[in-house]
Amino acid sequence: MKTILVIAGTRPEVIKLAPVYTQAVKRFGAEAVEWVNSGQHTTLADLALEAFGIQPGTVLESMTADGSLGVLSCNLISELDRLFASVTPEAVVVQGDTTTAFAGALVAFYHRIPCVHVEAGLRSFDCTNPFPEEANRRMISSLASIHCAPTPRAAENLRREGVAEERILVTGNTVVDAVNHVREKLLQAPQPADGQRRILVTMHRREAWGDEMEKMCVALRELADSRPNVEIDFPVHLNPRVCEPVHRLLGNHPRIHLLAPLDYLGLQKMLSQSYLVLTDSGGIQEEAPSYGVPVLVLRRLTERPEAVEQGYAQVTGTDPATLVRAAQRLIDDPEAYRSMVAPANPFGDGHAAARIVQAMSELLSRQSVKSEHSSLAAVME
Ligand SMILES: CC(=O)N[C@@H]1[C@@H](OP(=O)(O)OP(=O)(O)OC[C@H]2O[C@@H](n3ccc(=O)[nH]c3=O)[C@H](O)[C@@H]2O)O[C@H](CO)[C@@H](O)[C@@H]1O
Repeated sequence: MKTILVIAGTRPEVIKLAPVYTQAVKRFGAEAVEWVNSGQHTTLADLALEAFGIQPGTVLESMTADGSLGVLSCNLISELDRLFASVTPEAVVVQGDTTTAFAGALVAFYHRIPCVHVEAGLRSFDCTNPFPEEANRRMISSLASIHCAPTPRAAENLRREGVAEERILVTGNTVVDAVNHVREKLLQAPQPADGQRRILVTMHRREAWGDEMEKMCVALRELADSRPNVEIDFPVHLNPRVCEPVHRLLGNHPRIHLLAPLDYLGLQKMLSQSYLVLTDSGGIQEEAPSYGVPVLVLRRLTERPEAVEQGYAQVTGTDPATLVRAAQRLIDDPEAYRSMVAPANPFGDGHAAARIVQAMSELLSRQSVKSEHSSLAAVME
């Protein structure tokens, strides 16, 4: 019997749950832990699975041709319902804020199976931004049994919403564990050519699709034109809403390199060798401080404020002029740049997965004591 199902469907979920899965297999044995690929994203999630050598035990058919969130949710709920009924796991693990994570937590609740929520408690306090993630996060927090908050601030958000103290655990973010896992495989960073500034850019957020994304592209072109020592590396997300404007507006610039999405190791290598990152990615905001690379966040707000508060990241919003000025300042002013180089990662210490698996182990033993008294539901109250 599989005791624990680890459920993931998107690239960032795979990256952030890989360390938890690996630790859980070490602790409980491979036969007790199963990786469930929800099928929410296919190509990008598969690339990440390969990077960590994970072979899913179950692959669900959930994706919709038109990307409708409603249909995706329905598909996931019915597929997970069938799976939980046949496997009867003792616990399920979900991560973050995707439709996969929400459906996993909801169906676990229906089946009265405890749900461990990894990266719990992030809040932007605006349900439309990020959409639909902020709402998913809040709904998962109402359903989960254990809330693994990456930082003290995330734990505080949960307390304020009335989550019981004994269900909250500050673990650090597992993204730092994942970075540490590949770090030694990265080749020594080559010295950049004299004065050259390599800038990594990623941009894919749903809220920016359309006009906002086009303006950001124009700003990137302006930045490259204004500083001849700048080389921009831009792995472009596969979504046509991203791919099309990016290629149309930036496709023919000699110092803007539009790339296919990189595998995880390739992205980490590029990040570690960059001077600066411009991104709307949640995961890259969290990874960059591990390499001491300053971040400009291409969003109006971030639910990951720790690096901003400590001065290693700056939210530039989506105003193109502000973005260009902020980047130029870091390119031209060594003092301003040095002040944004993180000495340590504020999101975690690389031991998050071990803490999460310890909590799972305690949950399972509490559960087996309770089931002797015939009430599994008690751990779910
Ligand atoms: C609102 C928000 O912030 N939501 C987040 C967002 O996640 P994100 O923004 O972190 O997503 P991405 O940027 O796609 O992934 C990042 C990871 O991918 C690696 N990477 C990147 C480019 C590449 O070419 N090769 C790679 O390997 C990179 O190193 C990093 O680890 O959406 C998810 C739902 O989809 C949410 O759950 C998650 O909260």
